[in-house]
Amino acid sequence: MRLVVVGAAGRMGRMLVRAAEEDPACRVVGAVEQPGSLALGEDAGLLAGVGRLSVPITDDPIAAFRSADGVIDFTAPAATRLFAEAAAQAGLVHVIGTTGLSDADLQALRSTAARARIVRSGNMSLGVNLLAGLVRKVARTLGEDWDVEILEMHHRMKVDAPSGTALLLGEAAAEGRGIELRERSVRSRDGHTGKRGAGDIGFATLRGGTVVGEHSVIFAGAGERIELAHRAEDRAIFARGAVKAALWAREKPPGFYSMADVLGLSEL
Ligand SMILES: NC(=O)C1=CN([C@@H]2O[C@H](COP(=O)(O)OP(=O)(O)OC[C@H]3O[C@@H](n4cnc5c(N)ncnc54)[C@H](OP(=O)(O)O)[C@@H]3O)[C@@H](O)[C@H]2O)C=CC1
Ligand SMILES: O=C(O)C1=N[C@H](C(=O)O)C[C@H](O)C1
Repeated sequence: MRLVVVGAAGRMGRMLVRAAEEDPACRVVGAVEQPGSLALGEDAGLLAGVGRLSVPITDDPIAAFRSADGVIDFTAPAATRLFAEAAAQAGLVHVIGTTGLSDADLQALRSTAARARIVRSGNMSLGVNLLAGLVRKVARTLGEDWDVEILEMHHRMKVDAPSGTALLLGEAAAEGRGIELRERSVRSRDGHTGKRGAGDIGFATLRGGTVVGEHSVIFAGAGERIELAHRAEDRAIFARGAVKAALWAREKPPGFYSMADVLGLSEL
């Protein structure tokens, strides 16, 4: 499968170039950064540490998409919306790892997916998607007297909060309880907040150092507590998941797919 990596000079972009090149079924044929990037003209393979690929980083996605089958996109929300339209017009599979997407962004992506194959997930790792299934089950089993709190920690360079993974886990807990996350989520607490609302799903965010990504879902009952956790140790887990998603979606009709669909975990 011929792949373009957008945001190819970023932390994830470099991992994605490496993961795609390490998969015998894939080949990186394009690498994109935005105009003004210091990485323009550099070889994507050299930058990713996999040797020269003769794929110079360009700021012209339309040209890069012309000779590709799929695009992998871990960039920023505004960029992802533009890439979604361009990928749909070029008939490419679009794998989206970008987080911090607003409801309007997600709505726009869903409508593009009526005519394009899009796989989107706040976390492309097997471990987190399995964890989400477990969270859904535990939330379904326990009543509202078990308070759900989601704690996450990431590196100091992360720009969005709560993380896409924390929101994915929150959605799983809400689905398990049969409620809408948007109506029950508490994203921050400060000052005289009053008591915790029964049935709320709370989020807490830590940022610092070089932490790749850590998430805990805490079910706090009267006199006991259950904690389900995932610790990412290497960004390669996200990159390998994204490449797997691209290959999977190649055989699918247009639709807005999740990583749980790719991994066969949707029924969990
Ligand atoms: N779903 C998942 O499994 C995972 C998701 N992520 C998410 O992926 C995203 C990227 O993370 P990370 O790699 O750490 O961030 P980085 O900032 O290191 O990388 C993002 C890259 O995208 C580039 N970019 C931004 N806008 C454009 C544009 N219009 N055209 C081309 N390139 C563009 C940036 O360039 P510039 O520096 O010039 O802005 C940068 O090189 C985040 O949203 C993060 O949360 C991360 C890990 C796993
Ligand atoms: O920005 C990151 O680094 C990560 N972002 C994703 C998120 O927002 O959950 C996934 C992973 O935890 C790393």
